[in-house]
Amino acid sequence: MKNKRFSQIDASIPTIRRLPSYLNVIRRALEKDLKVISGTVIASELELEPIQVRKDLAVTGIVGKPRVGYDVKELKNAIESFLNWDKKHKAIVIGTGNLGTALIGYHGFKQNGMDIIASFDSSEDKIGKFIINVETYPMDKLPSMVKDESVDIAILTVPSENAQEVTDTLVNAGISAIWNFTNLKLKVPKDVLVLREDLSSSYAVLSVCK
Ligand SMILES: NC(=O)c1ccc[n+]([C@@H]2O[C@H](COP(=O)([O-])OP(=O)(O)OC[C@H]3O[C@@H](n4cnc5c(N)ncnc54)[C@H](O)[C@@H]3O)[C@@H](O)[C@H]2O)c1
Repeated sequence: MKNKRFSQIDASIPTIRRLPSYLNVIRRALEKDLKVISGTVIASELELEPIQVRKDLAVTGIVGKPRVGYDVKELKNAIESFLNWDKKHKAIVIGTGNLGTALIGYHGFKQNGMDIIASFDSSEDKIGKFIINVETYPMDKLPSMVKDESVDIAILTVPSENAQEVTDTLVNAGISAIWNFTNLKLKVPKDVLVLREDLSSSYAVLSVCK
């Protein structure tokens, strides 16, 4: 995986976050054998402003034809290429509890290039077990797996109190990107990218706005 820092990318994070929803609309259009799709149609499906959609799609380098729209296949390829989802990203999951197991079971990641090749846990009961086709290994196997397999992304789903010690192990093994599902702010060197994920922030919006 290219490890560009945010400042080096010619797109805002909100734009990058919206691109997967555009891709879903476009993949559905392809399934229906549509050849072209307009920014307005994408916008209305996602309840966004057409100008926003066109600005977002412009970061992928694709140009739509006025009053016609975008070639659906080209648009799909342009978004996948921009997101680097046309390449394989090797990932590992650390902590095969409720959340780790659910993430391993989600097929959508594979469709978008992420290949979860192994999982790790400190609990003896979990070692050697398979979740779908992903084997759980003991933690002492983690450094060699990261190095030998050139793992791109570590998905961190251990209890928060263990998150920093596991992160230190990952950093020492040479990982460059951590998807942190714990609620701990991890301390990492500058060249390691950490993205924190929190389902509670969506729930908070639901709770306030329902
Ligand atoms: N970001 C979110 O929206 C979100 C949602 C749910 C859970 N979480 C967080 O995800 C984490 C996991 O939640 P869960 O419900 O799956 O917990 P869980 O208890 O079901 O699973 C945790 C797993 O981590 C393993 N583990 C513990 N210490 C370890 C260590 N030092 N090294 C390796 N493995 C270790 C345990 O054996 C267990 O299998 C928690 O930090 C939780 O707060 C975040």
